[in-house]
Amino acid sequence: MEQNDQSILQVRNLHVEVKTKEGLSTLVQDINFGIEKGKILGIVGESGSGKTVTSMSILQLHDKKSMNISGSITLHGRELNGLDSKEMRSIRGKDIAFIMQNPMNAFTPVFTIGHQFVETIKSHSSLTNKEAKELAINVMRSVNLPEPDKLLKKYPFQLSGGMLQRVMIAMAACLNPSVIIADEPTTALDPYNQLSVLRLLDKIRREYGTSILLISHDLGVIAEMADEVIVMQQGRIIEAANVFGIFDNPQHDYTKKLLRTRPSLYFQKQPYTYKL
Ligand SMILES: Nc1ncnc2c1ncn2[C@@H]1O[C@H](COP(=O)(O)OP(=O)(O)OP(=O)(O)O)[C@@H](O)[C@H]1O
Repeated sequence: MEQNDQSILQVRNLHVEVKTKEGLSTLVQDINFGIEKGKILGIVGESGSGKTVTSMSILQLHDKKSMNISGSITLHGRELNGLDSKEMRSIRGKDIAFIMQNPMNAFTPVFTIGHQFVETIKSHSSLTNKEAKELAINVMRSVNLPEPDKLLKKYPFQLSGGMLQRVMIAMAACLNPSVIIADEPTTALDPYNQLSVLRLLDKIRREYGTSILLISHDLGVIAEMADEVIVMQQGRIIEAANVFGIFDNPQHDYTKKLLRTRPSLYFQKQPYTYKL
C-alpha cells in the first residue's frame, strides 16, 4: 500500500472540507495511500469514518460548490483532482469503475439490463450495438453468469439483488478498468450472494489485473480479500499495514476494538456450492 512508482492509483495528502454556515468543516484529512496493479486495498472503519468521502473524492463526485478537495489523486500518474466534469465522465466507468452497495440504484428500472449494458459500453468505446452486445455476453460468460442472452433481456427488478450485483460487476469489468472502487458491495446481500460477489471480484482482479479499492465495515470481508488495509477513524487513517499485520499484530486500540467486534464471514465454513 505504500506509495511507489508501481501504484496505479495514488492518493496524497487528501483533505476534504465541507462548507457550512459556521465555516469549513473537515471531513477527511492526511489521507495517503497507493494501490498496485492487481492488488486489493481494503478500507475499514466504522460508520462516518470517511470511507465514502475518500472514494467520492477519487471519483471527483463531490459537489465542488460545497466541498473543497485538496491534495493529489493520480491514476497512472495523471492528476484527477480538479479535472473538469467532462474529462472525469470519460474516466469514470472506463478507467475507474464504481460498484455501489445497492445495485438496484445503479440501474434504470425502465430499461433492460442488455440496453443499459450496451449503452454503457458504447458511451466509452466506438463499438457498434452488435459488438457491444457480444462483449457484454463474453464478459458475462467469463465471469460465469448463467445464460447471458436471457439475462440481457431482463429488467433489473426481475433479478435478485445478488444476481444484479454480479451483473453490475460484469458491467464494471467489461471496459477493463484499471481500478474498481467497490463501496460495501456485499452489505445488502445474504451470505451466499456475499460470497459469490466477493469471489467474482477476486476473479476479475486475477484475470484482468484490476486494482480494487474495497470499502467495508466488515473485517471478515477485508480479511478474505485485501492485500493491504487502511483503518480509518474520524476522517483520518489511524493504521495502515498489510492484511497479516492488521490481523496478527494490530497497533492501534481502535483496530484492536474493531477486530474484537468483527462479524464473521468465514469462507470455508459457508455451505458454498457456487463455482466461478
Ligand atoms: N455532503 C456532505 N456534507 C456534510 N457532511 C458530509 C457529507 N458527506 C459526508 N459527510 C460527513 O462526513 C463524514 C464521513 O462520511 P462517510 O460517508 O465518508 O463515512 P463512511 O465511513 O463511508 O460511513 P458509512 O460506513 O456509514 O458509509 C460523516 O460525518 C458524514 O456525515
